[in-house]
Amino acid sequence: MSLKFNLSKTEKEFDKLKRRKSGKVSVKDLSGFIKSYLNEAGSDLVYHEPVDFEYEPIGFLPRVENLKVRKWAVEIHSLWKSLSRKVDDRVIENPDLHTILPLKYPMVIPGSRFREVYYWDSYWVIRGLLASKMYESAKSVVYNLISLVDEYGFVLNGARAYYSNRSQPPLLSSMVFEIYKRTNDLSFVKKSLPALLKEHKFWNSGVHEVKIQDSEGCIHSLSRYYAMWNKPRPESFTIDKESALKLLSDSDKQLFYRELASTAESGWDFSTRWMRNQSDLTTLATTSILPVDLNTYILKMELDIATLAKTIGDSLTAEHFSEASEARRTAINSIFWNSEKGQWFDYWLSNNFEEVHKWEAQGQNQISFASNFIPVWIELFNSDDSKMEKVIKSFQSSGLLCAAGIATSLSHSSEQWDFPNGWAPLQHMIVEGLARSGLKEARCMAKDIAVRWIRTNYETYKETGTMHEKYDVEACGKFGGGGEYVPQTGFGWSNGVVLAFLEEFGWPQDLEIGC
Ligand SMILES: OC[C@H]1O[C@H](O[C@H]2O[C@H](CO)[C@@H](O)[C@H](O)[C@H]2O)[C@H](O)[C@@H](O)[C@@H]1O
Repeated sequence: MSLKFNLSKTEKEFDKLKRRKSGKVSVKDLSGFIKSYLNEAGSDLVYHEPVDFEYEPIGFLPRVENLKVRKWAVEIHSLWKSLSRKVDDRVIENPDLHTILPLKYPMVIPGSRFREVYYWDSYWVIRGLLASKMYESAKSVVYNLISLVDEYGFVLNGARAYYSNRSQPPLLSSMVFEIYKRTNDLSFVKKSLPALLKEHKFWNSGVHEVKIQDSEGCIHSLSRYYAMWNKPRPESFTIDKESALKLLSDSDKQLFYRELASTAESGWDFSTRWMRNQSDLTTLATTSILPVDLNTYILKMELDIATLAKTIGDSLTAEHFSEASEARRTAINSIFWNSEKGQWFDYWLSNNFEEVHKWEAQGQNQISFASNFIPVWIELFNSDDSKMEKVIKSFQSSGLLCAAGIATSLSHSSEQWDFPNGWAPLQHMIVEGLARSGLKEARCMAKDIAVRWIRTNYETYKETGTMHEKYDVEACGKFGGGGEYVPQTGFGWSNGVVLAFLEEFGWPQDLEIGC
């Protein structure tokens, strides 16, 4: 909610409210205060008609022949209109009254409670916009994120002042790369490259950088999530305070708050993946983990920067980043890859204080998580047939592949990034990687998972009239749950992934869409 008057006047009026003995304010008085001094939530963004929206653009999903599916795809495509926003002029004129950041370009929000731009969501929003032929809208999303890098040195978790203490999975280079592939717009690449270089530095220096020596004595540099914050997350303040109640000392509470915010930086908030004890959230240890997926995204960032720099004739940068990608590939192979199990495992640091950590076999977390398979997204890995044969076998027996898609984990923790939830971004990266593999078996598997995912999205849409943030993959036609907020609808990345899958695999006339 934004302020109607400046902060000091608002605080003064708040302090004047009548307090009971306990120090509490009555609900009536508090409601009155909110009405008088705060604007309605969401009023700082206004609807925006995308300049490049057409009801059914030329060349839209040419391989979708089935009429039911086509009609549904057109409906999803038209959701871009309802999710398009622009920051209200009043925010630009008076930014101090608002937590929303004064972004200049039109944007696409995920939906429901998420009424601001989110970083990693934007990658799948863009994939959908590209399938919808909305190239200008896709570029606007990137220009906003670049402006955050210019201002803060990194892309924020989301475009709110209270997100300025952390980032999210870094996919800006992937966004630029996909847009360039479709538009060949060199001036767009030239404008974007400096921000990509700056972002690379953010993830490879200071608290995010970790040095680790492998079993053969080679020292590698990898990255971790680490929020610059040790207080409750402002957007979930009371929840975090309650979660911390059982911790006694202030310093333990602060450490826990940092772990909560760092887990939000990972995009997987929350999951047993980051917990020492799977049934106790206060054992979150995200800053002590080298995550497979984060380092895969950074490897992709390095490969993307090398290619993009080359296209604009900057051979020095291209050479530097292709060397950096080679070093990270070696590091991923030696720290995360487990040849016997055919998976890449997160690496748990034995303590958080050493300058150079020493790799130990027991540091690999061998529990099944969808993130153990994210490296297949990268050509460097999916083009290696002998590795992929192992990975496919391992994936098939992992238990993660379910009736309606890939489960996030096998743990029934009631956290939202655990079983039985399946998330659109994870389906997309694994499916796209399998589809690009040279192995026929991997390509068939990719299509099979995409069909399951599209069906469950369709069936749930028909049932509830909306697209969901996450789905329950145990059975077709169920949306997901768990976690600290009620399930959200709208929904940016789910729409993007359905459109991207339909673009890649099509949908023949005679293939049944229902569950
Ligand atoms: O408000 C609680 C948390 O909500 C966000 O996280 C979830 O939604 C995001 C938007 O779709 C998504 O990017 C993230 O992966 C989800 O877990 C937010 O990103 C968190 O920082 C926030 O604390």
